Amino acid sequence: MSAPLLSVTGAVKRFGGVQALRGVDFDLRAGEIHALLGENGAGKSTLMNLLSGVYTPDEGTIQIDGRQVALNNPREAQAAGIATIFQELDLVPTLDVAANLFLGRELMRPGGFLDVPAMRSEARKRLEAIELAIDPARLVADLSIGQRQVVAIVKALSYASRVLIMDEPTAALTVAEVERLFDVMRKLAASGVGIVYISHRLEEVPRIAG
Ligand SMILES: Nc1ncnc2c1ncn2[C@@H]1O[C@H](COP(=O)(O)OP(=O)(O)OP(=O)(O)O)[C@@H](O)[C@H]1O
Repeated sequence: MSAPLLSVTGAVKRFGGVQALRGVDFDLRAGEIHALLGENGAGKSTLMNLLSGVYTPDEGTIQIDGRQVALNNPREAQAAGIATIFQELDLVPTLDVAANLFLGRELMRPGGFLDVPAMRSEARKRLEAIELAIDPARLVADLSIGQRQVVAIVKALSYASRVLIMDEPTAALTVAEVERLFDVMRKLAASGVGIVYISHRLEEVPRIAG
């Protein structure tokens, strides 16, 4: 069998006298939705921060496709193909959906002008790829929380990421939005993305993590 997409081995993280992680091991395979469950204080955020390059482990290794990687900062995690959706979504509410998806990587026309039609058309394609009909010209401020979250996912995945880490993604969603999010997660997994789904809602796990 091929190496897991992501492999964490013996991860230890201490904060002064507090041992937040004591030897965490887990593998994530392509197409898998892996739930990380735990009570408040169990160490879920610490593990997520290790995988997103916010903290470095005191001990242990992280491998991508069987190769050890150092994730010294969020940029290195992104370069390694790990995208994280934090609870505070990384979107600018006063900009439209397309502008958010291309923030910092805008498509330009000759003469140094923004190519708004090209960005909107590409944004529409990416949203439709997960069967989400959101008008790319809408302001993020006018979207529901569930729609914003999907925009954040599409944005995160546009960096060629294959590992998606989601921190309590259902916390602020309605029941219908949770269903829609789970559909999106299943579609992404079917396309080969590996998802780490952090939650303390035990009842959700059998519905989404296999
Ligand atoms: N930056 C930090 N400095 C000191 N202690 C910390 C720090 N971050 C986490 N801890 C401690 O490490 C342990 C694990 O915390 P962590 O936030 O990872 O848990 P969690 O499972 O994510 O909980 P929650 O759902 O409440 O965020 C806790 O005892 C916490 O107090």
